[in-house]
Amino acid sequence: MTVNTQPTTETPDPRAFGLPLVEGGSLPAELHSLVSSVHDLIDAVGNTRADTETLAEAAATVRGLTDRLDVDRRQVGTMVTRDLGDGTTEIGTITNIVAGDTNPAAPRLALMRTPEGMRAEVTLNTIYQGPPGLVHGGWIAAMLDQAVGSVSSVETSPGLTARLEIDYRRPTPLFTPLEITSWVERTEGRKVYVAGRIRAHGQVTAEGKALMIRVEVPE
Ligand SMILES: CCCCCCCCCCCCCCCC(=O)SCCNC(=O)CCNC(=O)[C@H](O)C(C)(C)COP(=O)(O)OP(=O)(O)OC[C@H]1O[C@@H](n2cnc3c(N)ncnc32)[C@H](O)[C@@H]1OP(=O)(O)O
Repeated sequence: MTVNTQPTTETPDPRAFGLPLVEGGSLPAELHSLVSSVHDLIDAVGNTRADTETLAEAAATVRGLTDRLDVDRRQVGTMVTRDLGDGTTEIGTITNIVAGDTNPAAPRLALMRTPEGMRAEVTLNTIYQGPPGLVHGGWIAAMLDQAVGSVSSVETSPGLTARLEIDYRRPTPLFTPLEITSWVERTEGRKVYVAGRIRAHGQVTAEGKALMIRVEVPE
């Protein structure tokens, strides 16, 4: 249940801090397609048993592509707007490792707003593997950090994680739809106490509790 004891404050405009802000909807379809293709490439590279000639050829091709793309880089800290499915938007870094639109290593956790907080569904492949067939524990923490950070940001105002505690209840499987939920438990001034959960097949595999500290924005 969400119990906010402090009023929601407005999200600061990143441009006031010298950070570029990109409209999520303005990113070209070709960029989304490239990110998705490279995401698949990472998985293919991680699992290939191709012969050495194919590997050498692929390495040269990828190096060539890197040189072509790495000519005009975005500023570090570039932010992007993301639609939360209820008419509201959130702002996050464009290469965020969990949810970034342009990060091919991210599973692009698409958190949506619900009456209780936030919710996402994601299915992970071996890029995120820790134990055989299972999601890496650090990655579980990263997804929960994102989910609780996001709900705290959206329901109060942006902040940083000061403390994150994870209980791993059951192994979290790869290649299985995972449901991730997060909510605000209570707010005390700048301190926002948040929680989240991961479920597979309806069973809780991990739970997290965190303390977010809202960033103070100078007047
Ligand atoms: C510009 C536009 C932006 C838009 C932007 C949108 C972004 C929206 C993204 C959302 C999604 C991101 C999700 C990923 C979230 C991360 O990954 S954040 C990255 C990981 N975290 C960090 O790097 C934080 C590192 N730590 C720090 O920078 C500082 O310790 C903190 C957290 C800012 C706090 O420092 P501080 O502001 O000086 O505050 P401080 O006075 O120390 O503490 C405040 C209160 O919290 C308590 N506290 C602090 N730490 C702790 C602790 N570990 N345990 C217990 N209590 C604590 C203090 O005791 C104090 O309590 P009171 O005395 O007020 O009762």
